[in-house]
Amino acid sequence: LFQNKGLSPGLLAVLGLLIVKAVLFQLRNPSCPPCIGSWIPWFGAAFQFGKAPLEFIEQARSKHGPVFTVFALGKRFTFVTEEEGTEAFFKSKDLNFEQAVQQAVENAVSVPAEAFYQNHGNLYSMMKGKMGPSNLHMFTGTLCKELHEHMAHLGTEGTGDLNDLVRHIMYPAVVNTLFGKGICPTSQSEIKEFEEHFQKYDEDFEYASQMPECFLRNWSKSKKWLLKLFEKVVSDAERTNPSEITSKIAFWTLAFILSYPSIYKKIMEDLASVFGKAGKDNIEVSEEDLKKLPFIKWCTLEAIRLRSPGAITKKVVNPIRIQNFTVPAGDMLMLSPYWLHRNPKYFPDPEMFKPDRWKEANLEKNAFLDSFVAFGGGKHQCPGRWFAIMEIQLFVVLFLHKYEFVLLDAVPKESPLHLVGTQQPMAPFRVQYKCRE
Ligand code: HEM
Repeated sequence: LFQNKGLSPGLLAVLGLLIVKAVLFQLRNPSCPPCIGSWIPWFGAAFQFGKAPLEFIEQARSKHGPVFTVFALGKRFTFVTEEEGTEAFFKSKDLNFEQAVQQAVENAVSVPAEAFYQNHGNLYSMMKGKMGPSNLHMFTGTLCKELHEHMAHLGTEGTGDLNDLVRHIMYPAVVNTLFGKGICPTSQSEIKEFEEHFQKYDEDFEYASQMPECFLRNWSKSKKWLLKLFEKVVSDAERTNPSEITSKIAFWTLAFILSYPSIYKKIMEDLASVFGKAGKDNIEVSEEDLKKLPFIKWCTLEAIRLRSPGAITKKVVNPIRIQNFTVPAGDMLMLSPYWLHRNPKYFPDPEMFKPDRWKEANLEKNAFLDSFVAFGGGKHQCPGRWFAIMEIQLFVVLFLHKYEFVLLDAVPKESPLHLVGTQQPMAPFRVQYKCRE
């Protein structure tokens, strides 16, 4: 087979050895989950997987069952897709979160391993405390003011891609709220440059966090530009890009709301009942006001459910038993919130945008619906989750109160390319907006 491909004898020997190693691995570990690779050693299934990872996961699940391994770029990624795997993913002591993300943090924000392991635990506790539900009121006032200020740049009417409109408002408003004024540039041309770097950084984040920077010149330039800007206040650079992820979810929330007339109508009635007739005046919204608008919160959570991350990861540090399989140490264990949220067993009519399903959740007690894992779970659950939900809810309130919309495109589908972070739209979604009288 190889000779026909005209490969050199040296390369042939290496390839042969790698294949023998892979076969021996499977023979020595008969209880390992089924493994998807290819005849190309090391590279494995990287090509098929990389083409459309989200679709690949679902096809692999229906062909190989609920636990399977994808071998790609010399690494083993074992996916778990049912309850038993989910439970182990969040609770097992044989899995390690820090080891799973350390390399990505180093590639993405240049924090060396030692500093990461030393500071991660403390940083996490600090963020969890500062952004917990009981502290949210400290952000609402500033965020409301910031959102109004940046919304004013849209003027009284115009046309644009909804994703861009949301981003123009949310990026600077959230960065200013979380890190204080002075980080974000203020002139229009500087804001544009800031946004371009931010977008570039985010677009290639998932590739860049997996490979050396020298392959990604533009990404590396944008990363350096951004880090320089942030190092003024962020002594230990964080790996998350909170304003990007929440601005995307805010986009999806609005897109879903605007495309379902009955949902849009109900929201406008709810807004009128709290703030009076919608209009162009800047309303001040408190946390108490947001509590009176649970339906908008349900819409936010439903958008998060439908556009949640393609996969989250843990490193297997000791062999772990899941169903009848033993997942060996060294594997990356992968859980897909995106696909778990599409299992009709947990979410009937899973593809439908149905905010009412959130009626069942005990949100007053800060609990989500069972099997909702968009923010991860267990010890490392996203510490910014309550802030994220509040921020999107607040933005939707202000935006819909101020503007009315005509939709120029159909709601785009999500791209199947993105495994990490929130799903991105496949096409533009243009809207005409106009200030309400
Ligand atoms: C809708 C928006 C968001 C989603 C869907 C989301 C989702 C996630 C997920 C899935 C994780 C990983 C959990 C795990 O692997 O077990 C995570 C971690 C994290 N998130 Fe979020 N997040 C969002 C918004 C935010 C915001 C607004 C902030 C901060 C202001 C934030 C800060 C963090 C941090 C610091 C971590 C790392 C936790 C650690 O190191 O242990 N996130 N998030």
